[in-house]
Amino acid sequence: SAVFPTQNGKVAIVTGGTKGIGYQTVKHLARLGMHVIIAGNSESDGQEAVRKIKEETLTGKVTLSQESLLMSMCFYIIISDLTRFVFISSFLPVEFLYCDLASMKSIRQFVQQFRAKNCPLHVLVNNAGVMLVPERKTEDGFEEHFGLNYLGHFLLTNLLLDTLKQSGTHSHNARIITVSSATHYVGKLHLDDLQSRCSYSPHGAYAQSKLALVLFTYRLQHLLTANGSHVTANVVDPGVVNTELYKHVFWVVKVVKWMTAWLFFKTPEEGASTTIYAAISPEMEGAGGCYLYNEERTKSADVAYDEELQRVLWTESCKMVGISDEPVTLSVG
Ligand SMILES: NC(=O)c1ccc[n+]([C@@H]2O[C@H](COP(=O)([O-])OP(=O)(O)OC[C@H]3O[C@@H](n4cnc5c(N)ncnc54)[C@H](O)[C@@H]3O)[C@@H](O)[C@H]2O)c1
Repeated sequence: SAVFPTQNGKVAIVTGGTKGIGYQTVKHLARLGMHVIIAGNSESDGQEAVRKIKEETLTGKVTLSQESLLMSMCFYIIISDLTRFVFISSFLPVEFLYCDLASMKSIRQFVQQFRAKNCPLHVLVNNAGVMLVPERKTEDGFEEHFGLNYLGHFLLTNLLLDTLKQSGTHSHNARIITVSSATHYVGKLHLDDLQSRCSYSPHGAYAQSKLALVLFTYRLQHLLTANGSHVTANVVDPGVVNTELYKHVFWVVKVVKWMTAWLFFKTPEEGASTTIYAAISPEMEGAGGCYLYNEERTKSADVAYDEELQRVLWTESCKMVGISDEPVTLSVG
């Protein structure tokens, strides 16, 4: 995988960083020196992820030290690896902060807690998601895919926008990366029934939420550019990745997945590569409004480029989450 510059002094938030693609994203960014805040809805999973990242980072270094020991028997290397060992275990900058994306109240509390830290924000990764869940509602009464995958991230991003604007500079834009899916290509946005009340299909609801995220990213980039902000917004498709996201699929599919994963599925680490690329690669500096797959820009569904649809969805979303339609356009970054 690509080698990226160190990220000391930078701060990132990764939603759903406790498992799968998000976990690997957090691990990679933290190893490059970024201070990463995992936003998740399970305190125990969060603490476990933090512990594991520290441990795995440590193990990697110890293995290296054993190899070095065998190869050179050099005292200096032992000392320097030991120092690194102690340094990594105590200072690896990863932490967990509770945020249930299925609750607008929880998102607002998370942002308050984050703001209380008085730290900048250089990278926001909107990664968390659920797929093919049975028909059910979030705390605020939204259909779960739409409410959690899309509206949750819509609100979170808007509430963090001022901090992102203050943290980005002309040569180092703050970056918003949103994880969508190839499923968005078959998605339909039902403006008259965004909550799938007339007819519910788990596939349809998931695809709609992922299409909404693409429309959101393009509109957001449009507003950021109009505002002259040093913030970019891009959307990524991680590919087909072997994670727990598939826990709600039909059991036959689970069996087929189990048998063929090694052949057809990316590992979570591979699945995280495009997110990481969008978050820190020098090539993506200043580039916004892109749809990325396999670390390359590609075209999203045609309907996602419909500016009127982007605008209407944005306005409707502001009403649904209870924010003014103006924060992006009015405050200067
Ligand atoms: N796995 C794939 O093949 C695939 C393909 C395309 C897109 N994606 C997208 O990638 C993203 C990551 O998925 P993954 O495959 O790593 O799945 P995963 O199930 O391993 O991870 C999902 C993460 O979201 C978190 N999450 C779920 N509900 C939450 C809530 N209410 N509040 C906060 N966090 C919550 C989970 O705790 C977990 O950390 C998702 O947006 C998914 O739609 C995955």
